Amino acid sequence: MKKAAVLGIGLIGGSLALCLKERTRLEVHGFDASKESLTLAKAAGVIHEGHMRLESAVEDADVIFLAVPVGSTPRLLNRLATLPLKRGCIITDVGSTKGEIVRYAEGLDNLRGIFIGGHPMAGSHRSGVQAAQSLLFENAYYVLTPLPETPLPEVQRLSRLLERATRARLVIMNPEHHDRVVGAISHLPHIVAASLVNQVADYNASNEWFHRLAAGGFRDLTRVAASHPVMWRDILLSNRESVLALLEDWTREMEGIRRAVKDGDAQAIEAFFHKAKESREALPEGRKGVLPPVYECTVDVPDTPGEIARVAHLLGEKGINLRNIGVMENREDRAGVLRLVFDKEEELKKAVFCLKETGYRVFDPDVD
Ligand SMILES: NC(=O)C1=CN([C@@H]2O[C@H](COP(=O)(O)OP(=O)(O)OC[C@H]3O[C@@H](n4cnc5c(N)ncnc54)[C@H](O)[C@@H]3O)[C@@H](O)[C@H]2O)C=CC1
Ligand SMILES: O=C(O)C(=O)Cc1ccc(O)cc1
Repeated sequence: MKKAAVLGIGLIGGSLALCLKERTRLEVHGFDASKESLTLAKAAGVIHEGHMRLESAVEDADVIFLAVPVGSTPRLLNRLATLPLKRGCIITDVGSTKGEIVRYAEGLDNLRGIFIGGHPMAGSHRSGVQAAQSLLFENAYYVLTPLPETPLPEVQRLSRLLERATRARLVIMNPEHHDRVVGAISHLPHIVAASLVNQVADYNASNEWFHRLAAGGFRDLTRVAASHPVMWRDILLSNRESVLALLEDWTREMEGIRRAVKDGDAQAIEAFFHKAKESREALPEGRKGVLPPVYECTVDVPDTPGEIARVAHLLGEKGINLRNIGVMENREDRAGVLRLVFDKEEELKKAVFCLKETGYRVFDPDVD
C-alpha cells in the first residue's frame, strides 16, 4: 500500500489525514512533536500509525504533508532535505504564507522540484487534532504555488490527490501574489479582530459592562481573535512585507473615517458605509473560503448528544436537502454551533424558517 506522511497532526494536519484515510487508499502516518496529539489521533482513527521520529514517519512515503506552524516549517524542510526519501516522493505544506516557505525549499538542493507549496483556504479559530474533521475543506479553495521549474506531472498528481481527498477546488497561484491576497482577506482581518478585542478588554478592565453588553455583532466580527497565538505570530512574521503594506493602507482608511467623524462630514461617513455594503453584497457566491458560502447558516444548539441528528431529521422531514453539516465551535456557555450548508438559496430559506419556527436560534449571514 502507498504511504502518506502528515507532519503535525493538529487541526489542519488531522483534517487532511482524515480526508486521506476516508477517500484514498493511502496508509496515513502521522508525526508530531506532541506525544499526546499522536495518541489522540491514533485513538480517534485519524491516522493509521503515529511516529515521534521523523525518519520513520517519512520512510518510504509517496507524499509528505507539512502541517506545522509556518515558523517551524523551514526547520522541518531542512531535516527532510537530509533524509533518504523515496524516489518520486512529493512534499507539500499547508502553511498560511507561501513566499518565504517556497523560496526556502527552493534553496535546498535535495528538495528542488519535489516541493510544492500549498494552502487550503479553510480552517477555524480552533486548533489541535480534537477539532479535525474530514469535511473541513469541502468546496473551499485550495491554493498550490509551484515554482516554474516544478515538473507539471508532479503538480497534476498532487492536485488530483488533493481534489479527491479534500473535495476542495484546487487553484494555482504565484507565491507572492498569494501572500498579498491572503494578507488582505485573512491576515489583516485577524489583526483587526484581535485589536478590537484587546481594545475592549482594556476598557472592560475598569468597567465590566463592555463585555456584558458584547453581543452578536461584536462576537461574530471577532470570532477569529480566539485563534492560536503562536500560529498567528508566525504568519505575521513570515508575511511581513505584505502585512506592513496592508497595515499602512488600513491606517489610512481609519484616518479617513476618523477625519470624516471629526468634521461631522455626513456625506463622507455615508459613502464609507455605502461602499462597504455594496462590496460586501457583491462578494462571489456559493464558495467556502475564509468567507462563508452564501447558502449557509449557523444554528445554536444545546451541547447534548443527538442534537445534530435532531436538526438533520427535522430538515429531512420537510424535504430540505442538506449538503453538509458540521460542528463549528463549542462556546463557554456550553451552547454548540452547527454549520448547515445548502446547494440552493430556497433550501436555505426554508431551513431557516423551519428551524426558527421550532425555536432554534439561527444566524443567516445574509439576513442577520
Ligand atoms: N488553523 C487554520 O484555520 C489554518 C491553518 N493553516 C496552517 O496550517 C498549519 C497548522 O495549523 P493548525 O493545524 O491550525 O495548528 P495546530 O496547532 O492545530 O496543529 C499544529 C500541530 O503541529 C505540531 N507541531 C508544532 N511544531 C512542530 C514541530 N516542529 N514538529 C512536529 N510537530 C509540530 C503541534 O504539536 C500540533 O499538533 C499552520 O502552518 C497554519 O498556518 C492553514 C489553513 C487554515
Ligand atoms: O476561522 C476562520 O474563519 C479562518 O480564517 C480560518 C483560516 C485561518 C488561517 C488560514 O490560513 C486560512 C483559514
